[in-house]
Amino acid sequence: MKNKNPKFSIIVNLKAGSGHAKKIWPIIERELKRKSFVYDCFYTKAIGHAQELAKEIAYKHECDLVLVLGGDGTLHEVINGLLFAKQKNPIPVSYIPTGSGNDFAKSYGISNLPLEALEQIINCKNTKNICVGHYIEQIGGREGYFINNLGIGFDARIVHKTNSSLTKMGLNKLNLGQFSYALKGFSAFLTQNTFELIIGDKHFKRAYISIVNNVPYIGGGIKVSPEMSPFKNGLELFVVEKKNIPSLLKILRLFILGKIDKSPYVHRIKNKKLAIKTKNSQFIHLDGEEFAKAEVNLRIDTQTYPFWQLTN
Ligand SMILES: Nc1ncnc2c1ncn2[C@@H]1O[C@H](COP(=O)(O)OP(=O)(O)OP(=O)(O)O)[C@@H](O)[C@H]1O
Repeated sequence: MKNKNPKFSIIVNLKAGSGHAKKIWPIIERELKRKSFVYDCFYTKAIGHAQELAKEIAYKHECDLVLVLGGDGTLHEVINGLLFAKQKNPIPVSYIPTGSGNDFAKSYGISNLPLEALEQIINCKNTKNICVGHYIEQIGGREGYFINNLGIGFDARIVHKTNSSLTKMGLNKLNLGQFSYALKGFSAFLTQNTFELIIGDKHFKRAYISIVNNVPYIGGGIKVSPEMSPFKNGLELFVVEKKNIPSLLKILRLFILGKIDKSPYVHRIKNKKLAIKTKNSQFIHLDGEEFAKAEVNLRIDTQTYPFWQLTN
């Protein structure tokens, strides 16, 4: 670190990873004390609280670093809070992944061993800018940022089913979070219908999944956009159409195996700016957090935010 005695503001979601964070935080705190780091710690109390905390930290601007301990959802909220604060000199972010999916950490190259992730922060000497997706939803008038993905249709329905079920917590405790995703995937398959999707001048009449990716992974390590990276300024959108059930099943199999990029039946668009419209109400998620069930008209582009962490 440049500054020998940097001040940390730490945002901790003890609920992340179905309680995994609760086990990891005391280990990190002991290490911070042992190394005599100065820090303030803030515990999240509910959905949306991490965003509020991050905004307040940015407004006060009294620390050198915002350290996030939680999952993708917590990091998503913190980045939103920091970006909405519109700081002149943005406070860099560091991250110790303790969620169930940790897709951002995999994409950035952050160790999944908490003490190693802390070392990546302590040994870092320079900030690295990451690219994040920025959206404006014109019908509901909402705006925000995503670090990993924005999904419409089938996978957002899975998120809805997974997040609203007790199965996720139980299966996460058994380290079977991905199995929970697959289980809910099957149930979403039985209920998801096709929808009309307009992307720029392209019209998809029977869209089934549409995902905008900033990173390669989704759903806890399923590789969907191998060429994406948080260090590249750009997004990749893919659309799966349902022609018939056998072809859809083939595509979904490739999706689950992390080989969807091999399918010639998937439409891909790479760009820094995207315009996406749905013709009817659909489930939508941002970084695995439910956004809405609504008809949407989205304008998407990118922004950057500084990170303070070495990569693996
Ligand atoms: N005190 C709290 N009680 C209940 N929920 C909380 C609390 N603090 C934060 N949350 C919510 O917990 C949810 C899960 O957090 P997060 O996404 O970080 O962990 P995860 O779902 O286990 O990890 P991942 O997204 O990597 O799979 C988020 O929606 C967050 O807003």
